[in-house]
Amino acid sequence: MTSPLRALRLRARRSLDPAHYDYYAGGAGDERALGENERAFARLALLPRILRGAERRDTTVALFGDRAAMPVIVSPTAFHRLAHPQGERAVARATAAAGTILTTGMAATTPVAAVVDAARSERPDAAVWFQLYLQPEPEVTEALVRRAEKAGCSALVVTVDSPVFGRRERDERHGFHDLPAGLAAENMRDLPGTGPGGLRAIAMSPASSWDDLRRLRSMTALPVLLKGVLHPEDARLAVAEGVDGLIVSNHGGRQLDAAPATVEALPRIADAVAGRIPVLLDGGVRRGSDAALALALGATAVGVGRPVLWGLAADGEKGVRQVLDLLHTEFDHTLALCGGRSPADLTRDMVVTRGRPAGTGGSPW
Ligand SMILES: Cc1cc2nc3c(=O)[nH]c(=O)nc-3n(C[C@H](O)[C@H](O)[C@H](O)COP(=O)(O)O)c2cc1C
Ligand SMILES: CCCCC(=O)C(=O)O
Repeated sequence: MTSPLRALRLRARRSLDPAHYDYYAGGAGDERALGENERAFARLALLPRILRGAERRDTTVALFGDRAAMPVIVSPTAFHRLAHPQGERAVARATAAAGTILTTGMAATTPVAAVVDAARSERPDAAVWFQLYLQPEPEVTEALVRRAEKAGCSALVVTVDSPVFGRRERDERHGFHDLPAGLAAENMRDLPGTGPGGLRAIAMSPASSWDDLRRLRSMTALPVLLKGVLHPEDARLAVAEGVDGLIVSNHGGRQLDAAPATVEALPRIADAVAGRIPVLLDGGVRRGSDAALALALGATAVGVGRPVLWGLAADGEKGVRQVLDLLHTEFDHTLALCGGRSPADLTRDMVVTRGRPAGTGGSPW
């Protein structure tokens, strides 16, 4: 059986330049983290509860003052105009129409203001978050923050899993290191001291520290999420620092290939945070039931990266809408089958590991 998402990926593969397909699909090193993200979900199972459901479920979640129609949001992915001429605008409209939150990023091929406009043209209260990497020069970081604020973004997502860029062997093989003529990292234009901007203006900052994060937080009143947290001690530090939310992520297996599957890292992070701030997760979510598993293990919401790119490459705005609607329908269906009325009804006691009898001490949770 071919799942609808897999079918879209195969269509996307046919429509994309092979170097661009491999850039989207690939991961670092042997792609262990990439593969494990999906396989780890497949190793988990849900113990449904009975006789306590509702005629209609409420799948909405609240996140930092925004509401999403489902606990599935769009993770930041670079260069959407490689996939489709409408690029980030198409993703913004589809995400707004699906009622959920888009995270656009500093590596977008459409300026953040245009992305927010596209989302709001579809739904006036659509929420867009902005993802950034801390830049070596604080003035550059600050200029990006101002761009996001001015555009109307409602949260900042600081990606902290990329002190250096991952080693992606597919990109090496294709020699894919820059954007084709006509495309640029539009948010990087005309920033202080970065020259004409574009992709090469995006710097990784191996020496950035909690001090730099404090400085960023002092620049803005927007909620700040850290993306790429895997160690429970970092989760504790982040809460102590006053960070507003965490995203458990291994960057879709594109950074540290030795990183664990995100859903396996999640329970310890959730325990460390103990409900004090929302914990999100991304990596390997391909079904509504994957979202349900992550919620049961302590996530407030999950993000999807590649599924959105496959929808975009296969069928533009319509393809992205199809992906998000499918995940919504599947999540609602899973919730109904588990006897849940709302996402809060998915709890850790409902998660077991396949291949081991439940209740025999076999579950790591
Ligand atoms: C092609 C591609 C580009 C990405 N670009 C970014 C980025 O610019 N910033 C970032 O924080 N994460 C980036 N990510 C990581 C995603 O935000 C997310 O963590 C990951 O894709 C989730 O895994 P999934 O693709 O299995 O859903 C990118 C991922 C992909 C596949
Ligand atoms: C400098 C572009 C960053 C894109 C990215 O994060 C990725 O390809 O995973």
